[in-house]
Parts: sequence; structure tokens; C-alpha cells
Amino acid sequence: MRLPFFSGKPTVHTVLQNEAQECGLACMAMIANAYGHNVNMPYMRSVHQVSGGGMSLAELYNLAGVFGFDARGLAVQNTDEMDALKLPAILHWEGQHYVVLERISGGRFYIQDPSIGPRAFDRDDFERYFSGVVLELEPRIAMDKIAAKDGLTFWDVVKSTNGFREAVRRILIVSTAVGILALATPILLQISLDFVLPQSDIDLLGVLTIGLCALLLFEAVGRWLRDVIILRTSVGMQVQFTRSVVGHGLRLPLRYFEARHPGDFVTRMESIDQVKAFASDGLVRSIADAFVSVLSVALMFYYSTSMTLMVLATLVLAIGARALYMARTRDATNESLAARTVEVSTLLDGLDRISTIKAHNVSGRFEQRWFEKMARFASRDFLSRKLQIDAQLLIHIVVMAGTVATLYAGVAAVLTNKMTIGMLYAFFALRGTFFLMADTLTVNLMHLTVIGSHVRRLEDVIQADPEMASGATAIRKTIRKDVTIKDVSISFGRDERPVVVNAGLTVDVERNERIAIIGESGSGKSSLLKVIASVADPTSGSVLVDGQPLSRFGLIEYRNNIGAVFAEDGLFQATIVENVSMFDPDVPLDRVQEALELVGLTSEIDALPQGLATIVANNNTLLSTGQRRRLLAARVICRKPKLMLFDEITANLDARTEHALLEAICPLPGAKVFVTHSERLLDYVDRAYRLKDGKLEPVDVQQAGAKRAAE
Ligand SMILES: Nc1ncnc2c1ncn2[C@@H]1O[C@H](COP(=O)(O)OP(=O)(O)OP(=O)(O)O)[C@@H](O)[C@H]1O
Repeated sequence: MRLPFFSGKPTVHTVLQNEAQECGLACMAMIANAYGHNVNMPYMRSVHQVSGGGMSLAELYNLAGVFGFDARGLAVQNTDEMDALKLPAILHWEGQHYVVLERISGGRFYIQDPSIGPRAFDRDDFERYFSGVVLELEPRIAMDKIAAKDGLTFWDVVKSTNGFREAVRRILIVSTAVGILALATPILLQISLDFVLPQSDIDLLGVLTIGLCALLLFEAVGRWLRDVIILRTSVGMQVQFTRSVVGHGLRLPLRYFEARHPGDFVTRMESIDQVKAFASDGLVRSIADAFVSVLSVALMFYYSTSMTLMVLATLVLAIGARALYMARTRDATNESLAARTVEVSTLLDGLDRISTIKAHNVSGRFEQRWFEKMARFASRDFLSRKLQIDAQLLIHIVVMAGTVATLYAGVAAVLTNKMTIGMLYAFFALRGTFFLMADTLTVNLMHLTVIGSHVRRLEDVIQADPEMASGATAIRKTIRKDVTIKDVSISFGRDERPVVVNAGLTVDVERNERIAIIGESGSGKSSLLKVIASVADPTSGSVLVDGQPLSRFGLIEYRNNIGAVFAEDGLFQATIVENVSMFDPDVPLDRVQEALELVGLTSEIDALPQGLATIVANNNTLLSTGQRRRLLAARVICRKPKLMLFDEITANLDARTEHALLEAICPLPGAKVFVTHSERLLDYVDRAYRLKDGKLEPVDVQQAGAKRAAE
């Protein structure tokens, strides 16, 4: 669809970056959406792959063209000149970040920071952060509107939770019933005061007392029922919803995880608790409360129009007081979530490398580094909570003032016989119920902004596309002939030099071929192996299985045929048996033992306190580094795959153990591809290639062997 002109003032909505280097992409998405496009981060990633170092201004300039903008880079000396800028524009920030300048008004600069959300600065603060470079964007006369496919939204996942709709219906019914019962109490009180007392009607009093007891009992039971339903829904959601989100997360492609620290994923999952509580309780209760509030207002009008108007005016002022704090609370929440991610990632990072920290005697420095992040989180979190308390104080003052004014008006009405004491009492009881509900309602509405931040964090996971799967269930399929990589190129940034260029290689699986790939450090061997293993996509080119594209053969079916050890591989915190069988209870124990025997680990494992049942982990020293590599090899052997892929499988092994391991692996059925720095490994393969300058060059293995023997 073509947009003839963009008419109207562009409104910028927050698009949060998900990775440190994605700020430029997120800024461009915000501006594109402000001019009528509808793009999200997954879409932005599909049009521009950001390299590890982030985006240059030139890259942003080129990307602007994709969205129909003419871009202009400007160096700004004096911020007074910025009033003349075409806004929104992209600013270079703190020398290493991009933000969107949305507007300048009243001497304040309103920006959208893709790492946090909207923020406002006065001129001094703004000048402290602004690096002086602006990218101004002018939409062209006609631009094609881009609408990214809407990914799965958070609410889609919530709604699909089993029994959620039914639970919402029940909570609504029970909450409404409880609310209506609560409204009946003031009416009974009024009757008692206005009719029973003046007439000393003891019989009526008896009837009213029984009625009141029944009402209060129903109300209490109703509340209990509502709380039970909410608890059940909340626990149900916790289980199902967490499973859906984490399950979806685990199905995302490797590149999603490569670009994020595990701490990022973990803290995103923490958002589930907040959102779940809101969806199963706050939201539904608010809807019921809104309905009952309207009823109580109607009843209050019955007692006194002027006093009800005073109550409504108080409510408007209370909402206004809350609104005053809304934007700042949301910003502080966003900042605290971002700070929490950094804190957790820093801590996990350190725990992962604790021996290095100790050996270099930098525990104190590490603690300081983590503490700074933690302190930042604590201060943001404090601010977010403090703002909520402050808002509460202001509201309290407003409501108190309203109470005094209404009380004055009420007593005056009684004195001038416009109202009975019973009516005044009932009015104030209704007013109390009304404010209680209205307050929960406004608290929940305000909380929506905080929940919005949590939802956006979860949507980063939910909206990312999972890996292509073959059908609902994988069928048993065996590689019969070969696996080919055809014209495969790999690069990690749009303008960066490709690591692998048009590589082609066929592994003859039928004849159990053995191939080695050697090359200098950083030449791209591991990246190529990951493409063969189907865990990474090439930038161009394809993987063919028995001549069919991988997508046709089926990703899951293909992976059922392969076993792999990657360079960065490690052990799970689990028993040795679980590590070798990969938690498959159907794998017989003797197959595990056989695999361990082949890699020469039997006697070492027998010496462990609990033998095969010993729990090992990457960071414990029960097994040496070389033993761990052999255990990883046993994992592959135990799988009996048609194609084995090994990255530096003999690293950390002495020549004798290396020889023994290769002697055991090589005769096994199944083709093998070894990525290695060990020239000795060339003696065990049929063919070898050297990856050099992105090209796969054949190596004469016989000649290489003879040369080594001569040395
Ligand atoms: N996910 C990634 N993002 C950005 N760059 C990457 C990524 N993976 C690999 N690279 C880069 O690609 C290049 C090749 O890396 P690779 O690990 O494939 O080399 P290698 O030949 O296996 O090296 P080594 O022998 O040292 O293990 C390196 O410069 C690396 O920084």
C-alpha cells in the first residue's frame, strides 16, 4: 500500500531494543512506525543484520532509504539550533548509543530511549548525554507502507491458557455478586437507624439482624470463593503460561541466544510472575469493581446529588494525582528492569568464571563491578516503589479533603432536614466502598503501564520466530546418501567481510566418509560446522540432504540423524548416564557403558564415588577437561548417528589418548566431520580441507602425513 503523504503529527511509540547493539534498529523502527509503517524488531532484524559492534551512522542512513526516508546527517554545535530540526530524529547519545528525539517543548527534550523507554531532560542534562550528531529523516512524497506480519502477542498466549476464559467468567460473576452484597449492608443500616430506632421496633430489628447476618455471611463466602478461583487460575497460568513461553523460547534459533546473555532470558522470565498476577487477578477484579462502582454511584445519587458530585470530583482529583506520577513510575520501572538484567548477567558471568576471578585475585574488583550494577538496580527499583508511595500520599490527602468537605455538606443536610441520619450513614458507607473499589481500579490502571513494560519484555521472546519445523511430529527418516553444503557463505554483519565464501562440500554418508576441516584460528571452521549441524543458517547458500533442501527433508528428521560436539560444548548438571543418554530414558544402560568404554572412560568413572550415577557439571572438577571432551564424544557415539560432527574433540588430549580416541571413533558406522587444529588427525580421515580466506581448499592428506612422518 502506498502512503500518498503522511498527514498529521508523527507520534512516536516505544520500540525497545532487545540486544545491546540493536539501538539503531529500534530507533529506526520507532520513526518508521511514527510515519505509518508497522514494523517490529523481528522485522527490523530481517532487513538488517547488526554486527557485534552495533550500527554506524552510514548504515542507519542506508536503512532509512528502505523505509522511504531521505536522511541527512548533521553535526550540532549548539542545542539552541535544534528547534529547527525535523522531528522525530535520531540522536547519537553518550558516544555509543542511539535515541529518538521526539519533541522539544517548554525547554525540555523528550526522547525515546530504546533501552529504557520515554524520558525527558532539561537542557543541561541533555547536553551532557547528547554526542552532537543528528540523523534527520524526511519522508518522501510517496512511500510504500511496510506492515510486518503480526507476531504472536502476549494476550494470544494468555487467552490460550486452558480454562482462562471460564475462570474470568466465574471471577466476574462472583466479584459482582460480592460487590452487590456489600452495597446492601449500608441500606440495611439506614433502615435500622431511620425506622427501627425512632419506632423502637424490636421485631423489625430482629428481622434486620438476621438479614444482615445472612448478607455478611454470603459476602464472606463469596470473597472466599473468588480468592480460591483466582488462586487456582493463577497457579494454572503459572504452570501453563510459563511452559508456553519457556517452551517457545527454547525453540528459537541459536542466533537468538548468541546475541543475549543467559541472564537476559532469565530476567525476562521473571516478568511472567508480574503479568500472570495481573491477568488472573488485577484485571478481572477491576472489571467487576468498575461495574459495582457504577451501581454504588447510582445509589449515592439516590441519597444526595450534590454530595455524590463531590465524591466524583474527589475521584477525578485522585486520578489526576495518580496520573501525575504515571510517566515517571513507568520510566523508573523500565529502567529497573533493564538494570536488573545487567545485574543478573554480570553475576552469572562471574560465577561462570569463578576460578579465573580467584586466580587473578580480582574477587574484590568483580564484587565492585557487580555491586555497581546491583546498586543501580536497587536505586531504580527504590525510585519506582517510592513514586508509587508518593502517589498514594497525594491521593490520600485528596480523599481526606473530599471526606471533610462531604461530611460538612452531609451534616449540614441533616441539620436542615434534607437528609436523615440513617441516609447520611448509608451514604458514607457507600462512599467508603466506592473509594475502595475506585482506588483498586486506578491502582490497577496505573499498574497497566508497569505491566506493559513486563509484557514488552516477554513479547521479545514470544514474537521471535521459532526454527522451521517439519510437521507436528517428526517421522523416522534416514540419510541414505549424502549431505552437501552448496555455495554456503557466512557473514556476521551486513557490511562485514564474509567469514566463509561460496563453500561447497559433500559428505558421503553412505560410505561413512571421514573429513577434516583445518584452518587458522578465526577462519570460520566452527561457524561452518554449525551450518552443517543445522543450528545456524548460512547467509546464503543451502544445506542439501540426499539432494533435497533441508527444509524439505525436515529439520527435526535431519537432527535425528546427527550427533555433534561443538567447541563451546559442556556437560549438564546431571548424572553421567543422563549426560551421555541426553536424558532419554529409553537408551539402555549397556549402550551408555559401551560408549564410555569406547572413549576410554570406564575405569575413570568407576573410580568416582557414585560411578555412573555421579552428578557432574561443567564447573566442577570431578572430570578433567580432556575427560569432559571424551564424555561429550561418548554422547555422540551413544546416539549412533548417521553423521557425527566434532569440533576440537581431541583438544586437551595427550597424543596417546588422542590416538586411542580416534582409533575407537573412526571405525564406527556413520560419516564424520572433524574441525581441528591437530594435524595428527589428518592421518585418520579420507579427505581434508583448509579453510583459508573464506574458501575451502583441498589438502592432500597423504602428502601431509608423509611430511609429518619425515619431521
Ligand atoms: N555469532 C557471531 N556473531 C558475530 N561474529 C561471529 C559469530 N560467530 C563467529 N563469529 C566470527 O566469525 C569468525 C570465525 O569464527 P569461528 O569460531 O567460526 O572460527 P574458527 O575457525 O572455528 O576459530 P577457532 O579455530 O579459533 O575456534 C570470528 O571472527 C568470529 O568472531
